[in-house]
Amino acid sequence: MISFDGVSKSWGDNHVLRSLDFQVHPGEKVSIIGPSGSGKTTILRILMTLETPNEGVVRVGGKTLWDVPAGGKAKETKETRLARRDVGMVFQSFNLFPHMTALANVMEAPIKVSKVPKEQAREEALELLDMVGLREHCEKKPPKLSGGQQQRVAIARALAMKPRVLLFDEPTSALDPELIGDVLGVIRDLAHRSDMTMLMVTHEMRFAEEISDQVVMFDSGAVVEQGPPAQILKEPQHERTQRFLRAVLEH
Ligand SMILES: Nc1ncnc2c1ncn2[C@@H]1O[C@H](COP(=O)(O)OP(=O)(O)OP(=O)(O)O)[C@@H](O)[C@H]1O
Repeated sequence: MISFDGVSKSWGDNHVLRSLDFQVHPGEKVSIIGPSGSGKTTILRILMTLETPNEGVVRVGGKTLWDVPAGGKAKETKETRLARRDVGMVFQSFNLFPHMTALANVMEAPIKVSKVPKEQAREEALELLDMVGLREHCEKKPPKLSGGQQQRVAIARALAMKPRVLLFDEPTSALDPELIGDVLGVIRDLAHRSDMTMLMVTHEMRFAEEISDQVVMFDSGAVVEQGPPAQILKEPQHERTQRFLRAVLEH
């Protein structure tokens, strides 16, 4: 469903991704773990076409999102735009439109981008807000909602575009501890019930263990090791993973 083949990304001398090879199968729930600055967010942003690779091929659902030859430049093609439609993302900092109600935030992209009729978009948005437990708050604007509620609206907004691939970038890292549980609950339900492919950058190791089919340990722009959560989190083979997990657990 997702493949990175020989993908590199640099900013000046900062080589963030180094000829990265990485695959996610359809329907898989994959958690990416690794130290700060290792390039995890960059992977998600390349999938969202918010960043371009310097080299390599990225495919989503069999379509080519990026195909950049060595020394070439990334070009957006028609296929890039088609592949991009299959991808949704939930950001660390919610990124809702503050002047619009929760309902309007969720309806916006289906109406503007997918040209869904307004009444249908409203019905679907209300169903999604119901699913994330916020139907009764649908007329509130983001400043009147808690961080956890805003993040649940952001999840509903991403789902409204019916993505085949949903990306989460540390979705609870901006939340107060008491608000984390509700957001993780919504993501857990999605992971268990939906056949969407889910890729999540997280520091919540217990959660990663609970919902993931695969955990990928990432460092310095490359995969260190990858496997089922029981293997990577309980019996990591690489010294780098062992050191990282020790540091996280001590924290
Ligand atoms: N737009 C940008 N311009 C320049 N450097 C960037 C840009 N975006 C990311 N970087 C650099 O790329 C490196 C990897 O960043 P990235 O956010 O992908 O790491 P990360 O593993 O997600 O880290 P964290 O866990 O702290 O979010 C960092 O050194 C960062 O400073």
